Amino acid sequence: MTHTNKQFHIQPGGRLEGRFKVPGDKSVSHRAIMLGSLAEGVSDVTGFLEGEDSLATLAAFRAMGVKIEGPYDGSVRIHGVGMHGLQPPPEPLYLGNSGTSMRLLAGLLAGQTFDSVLTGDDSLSRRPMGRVIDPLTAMGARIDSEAGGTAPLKITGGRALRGIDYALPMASAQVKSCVLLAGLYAAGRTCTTEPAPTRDHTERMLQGLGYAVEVDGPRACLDGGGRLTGGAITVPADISSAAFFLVGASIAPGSDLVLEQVGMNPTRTGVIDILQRMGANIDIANEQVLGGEPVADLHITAAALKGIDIPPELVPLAIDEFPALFVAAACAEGRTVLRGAEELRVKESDRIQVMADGLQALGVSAEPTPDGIVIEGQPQLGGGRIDSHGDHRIAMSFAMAGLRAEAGIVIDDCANVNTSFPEFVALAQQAGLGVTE
Ligand SMILES: O=C(O)C1=C[C@@H](OP(=O)(O)O)[C@@H](O)[C@H](O)C1
Ligand SMILES: C=C(OP(=O)(O)O)C(=O)O
Repeated sequence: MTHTNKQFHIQPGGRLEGRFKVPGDKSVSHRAIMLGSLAEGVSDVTGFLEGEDSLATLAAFRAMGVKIEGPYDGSVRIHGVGMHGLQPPPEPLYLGNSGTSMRLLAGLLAGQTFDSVLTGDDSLSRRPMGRVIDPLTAMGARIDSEAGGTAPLKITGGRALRGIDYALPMASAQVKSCVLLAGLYAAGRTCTTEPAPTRDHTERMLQGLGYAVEVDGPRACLDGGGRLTGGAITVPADISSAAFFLVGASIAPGSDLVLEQVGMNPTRTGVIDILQRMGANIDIANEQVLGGEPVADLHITAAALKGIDIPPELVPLAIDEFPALFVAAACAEGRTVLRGAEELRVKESDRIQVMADGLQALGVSAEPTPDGIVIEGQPQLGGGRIDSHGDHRIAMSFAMAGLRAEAGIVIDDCANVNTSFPEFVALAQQAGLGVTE
């Protein structure tokens, strides 16, 4: 990760046009490396996200002795080592900015015969890891953290794990996945029950590679001691990256944009539901299933958005898209209210506070609450200077705000856009956004 103050300079106005595919899904890319590495035989991944987060996962498995070819233009060939074939990493595994890497790996490594250490950047080192340490400890793992339950995590290998029946205290796919991955190595049955539906890519990919996972509503169960069989893994385009363009094309008059083959897993499509409730014009076409995940082309034209009360049940289904949705709310007529989204405070930044500060800098009335925000929309935004706090989604969201601003916007600390969407600036320019680095 670079620590230079990379800035985005956004010219005011413009519209978005064209037709393209955003890069591969970050969540699915992580899981492809993890499960492909543990499988027997070769897994060929296509559409892999070549962003810093998924590349950190790839590097971690290479460091544990897995032969991985690529990525070459989104293609990765993983020579799986089987459930018990990982080698001790010679050094701590550095996972950069990636919460998904750290929390899923904690579960997977708790079941190995060797010790390991997980480290990350300043942001990742502040994020709560107690949420994975607690259930893993209940399974018999030993994980030492910094006081307060933060990284570095020191994982002691060679522990006999026991299956667990775990009711998640928060709606988190990372915690669910962590427990299920540890469950692969545990004696007996491991079950998770989630308080609200969260992304189910782990369950789907385990099943796709031949591991039985029983899913019944909020409950997912598996028996330890099984095997994975390598195969083809197709990564859909990331709806979380598409979200910036869904919002940009909706708020910029005259926009007309098609995003191809976007992942439409129903646990991820909350952003489309919320935007449509606000009055967005999003047509869904060419629906198909690629590699066990639904995809579709999304056609967006500009619309006069209206503020809404966001239904709480949609929160986990749009969790990473709220920074972009707050920009849509700032450009909508009337008030938008979000509640039940306290998880936003423990992402790469405190996304409620950082978005409220940024919107206020553009002259918008945005009042943070403990678990959400209240935003009053206005016809035009001001220009100004935004601190993204090194959070990729904050940076890309405010870039789109420029489409409705009356003066330029300068966004600080944008290097981490490379964690999830390295092609963002090039694609945004191609679509018509006046952005320079
Ligand atoms: O499982 C995953 O791939 C992810 C789960 C979500 O985190 P939580 O589980 O903390 O909600 C999400 O915010 C993150 O970007 C990716
Ligand atoms: C929260 C995110 O990722 P992670 O938790 O993997 O850092 C994100 O990409 O918005």
